[in-house]
Amino acid sequence: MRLEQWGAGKEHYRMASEYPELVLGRVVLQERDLYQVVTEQEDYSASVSGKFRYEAESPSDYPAVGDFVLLQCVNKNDIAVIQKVLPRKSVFLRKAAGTNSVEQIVAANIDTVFICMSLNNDFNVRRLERYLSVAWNSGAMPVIVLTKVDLCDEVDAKVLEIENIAIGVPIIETSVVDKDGLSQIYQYLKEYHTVAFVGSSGVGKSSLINHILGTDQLETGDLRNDDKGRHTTTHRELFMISGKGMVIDTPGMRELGMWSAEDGIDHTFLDIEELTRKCRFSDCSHENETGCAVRQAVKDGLIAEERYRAYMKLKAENAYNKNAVDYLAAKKRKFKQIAKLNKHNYKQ
Ligand SMILES: Nc1nc2c(ncn2[C@@H]2O[C@H](COP(=O)(O)OP(=O)(O)OP(=O)(O)O)[C@@H](O)[C@H]2O)c(=O)[nH]1
Ligand SMILES: [Zn+2]
Repeated sequence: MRLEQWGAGKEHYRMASEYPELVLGRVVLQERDLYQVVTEQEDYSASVSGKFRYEAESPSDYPAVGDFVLLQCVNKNDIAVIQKVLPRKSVFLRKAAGTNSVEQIVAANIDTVFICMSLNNDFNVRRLERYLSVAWNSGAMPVIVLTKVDLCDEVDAKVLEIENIAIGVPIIETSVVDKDGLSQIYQYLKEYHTVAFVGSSGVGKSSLINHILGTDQLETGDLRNDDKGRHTTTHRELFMISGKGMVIDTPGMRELGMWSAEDGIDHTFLDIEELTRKCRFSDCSHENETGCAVRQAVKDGLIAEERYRAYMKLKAENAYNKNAVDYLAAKKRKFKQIAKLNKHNYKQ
């Protein structure tokens, strides 16, 4: 089953079966309004239907790379029409350009997200905290990948620093130069599963992706004199790793700046969140109220001042994004209900 290899599961087939006239597919590339969709039989270029456009309430209703969609196909060479986007297992969001709260989907249905940070210039624990929040919020499972071990003399100290803020998150140390830790990445690659790599420019995401794809499909920072091996396959943003699932690599996934991170706070700042329950006032802002357990812990040196500020900053930003996030949470609940319903039906 070709589409199964692309990650389609029972729930997708079940939902698709309700629309026998439509074809199930997965979006592997988006270029403005045009999508590339793989289906069981063919690959199609596709765009959304007029009805879809009319009914869409927000940019996040539109398809994105990684989405499972239902298509109306006529001829292989005609542009197919996307009629529906199936509920998402996970989503990475970004604020739409020029807006404060309207969010669009960067990529969907990612199972595992590798948060990459190099052990030399890029090392920044506060930034990692933000990435972690985004990951928890997306619904994908985070794995921290520390790159360029070969360029760092104090690996252990840095790993320790990260362990303190990334409670329960696996940490992998890698070097594509010495081929260190690469096999550990493979532990998280599984048939039918989709992974993605995020992190600042130059930390080595493309190098890692090329390694797992076993090719030079992506351009890395190296200058090359020949054109061989580059973009030789059809342009895609969702790649198949032979026998090991798929990887999504879009320009949007490579940036983090404007993503929201509401749910993630609880996980990344588990200890601080725990303390807030001990504040005297239930609506404590943790700024200068008397009886604030968080401020007290900072004063006592139990929580670093810097970490406290990172927590407050994230909280302030998230208050801003709350509407969009609530909307998404409602959608997630809906999907869970549908999934439950399907499970139930399936058993009968
Ligand atoms: N020493 C060392 N250099 C590395 C390692 N991994 C990647 N590099 C180098 O770092 C540079 C950037 O690597 P890329 O893989 O292009 O980084 P990227 O994260 O994909 O960057 P963007 O495409 O800008 O997002 C290249 O010159 C790589 O050769 C490593 O483990 N050790
Ligand atoms: Zn407080």
